Amino acid sequence: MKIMSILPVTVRLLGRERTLFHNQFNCIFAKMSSSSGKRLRVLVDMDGVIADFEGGFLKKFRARYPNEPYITLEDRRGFWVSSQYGSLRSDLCEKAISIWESKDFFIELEPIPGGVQAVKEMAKMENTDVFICTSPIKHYIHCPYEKYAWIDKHLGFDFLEQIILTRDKTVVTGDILIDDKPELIGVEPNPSWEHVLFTACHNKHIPPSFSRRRLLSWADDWRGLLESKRH
Ligand SMILES: Cc1cn([C@H]2C[C@H](O)[C@@H](COP(=O)(O)O)O2)c(=O)[nH]c1=O
Ligand SMILES: [Mg+2]
Repeated sequence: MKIMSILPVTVRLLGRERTLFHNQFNCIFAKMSSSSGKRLRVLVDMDGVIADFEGGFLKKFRARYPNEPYITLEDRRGFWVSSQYGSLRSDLCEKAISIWESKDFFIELEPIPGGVQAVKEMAKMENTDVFICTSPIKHYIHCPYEKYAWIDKHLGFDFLEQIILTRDKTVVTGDILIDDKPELIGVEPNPSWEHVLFTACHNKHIPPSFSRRRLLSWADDWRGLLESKRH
């Protein structure tokens, strides 16, 4: 329920009558719904979940270093591209990093099939708040700006309200975090969200686990996943 009127509303709060303007009312009402568990807060990772980091990396690495060896997406193992390239040959680690530190790397990433549509759809669902929760690289000259620009380009200007840039996702509260990184660690040992592992080329070999659910792609049943969190 949202109050759109500009007229003040009188409510009984903590045993006292108070007159609230519509924006104060909506703010308090949103907090009440959230604490009573009615609203679902979905955190969606960006790289590897809605933006194709791996595909974009490989294309640009091969274009910039045509004579260097590379790792096909089929052969990718482990979250860190830089580590796998470094173990192929030590200087390739720096060369890999140079790709995502370059201007236009993040803004030119292709959307992962179905991701943008799914996020738009879940944002329209009743009692659902969706945030894009993404970690910027520390070489900050292009990346944070381009992440904002990517969201504006693919999800629209209003979605800029929904961005959370953090290198520690454990401190963010939510019901569910859809993320391709197998290990999400940070200062909070018990994050509030359930981590649902989004399948990517680097994690598809990890055996299934009873304790962690997976979303195989955006063609998988993400609606059912959200519903399962509402009960
Ligand atoms: C593979 C890989 C990634 N990164 C950076 C690139 C992104 O900014 C983050 C991943 O963000 P997410 O929110 O966890 O999707 O990590 C990197 O620095 N080195 C790598 O090898
Ligand atoms: Mg990711």
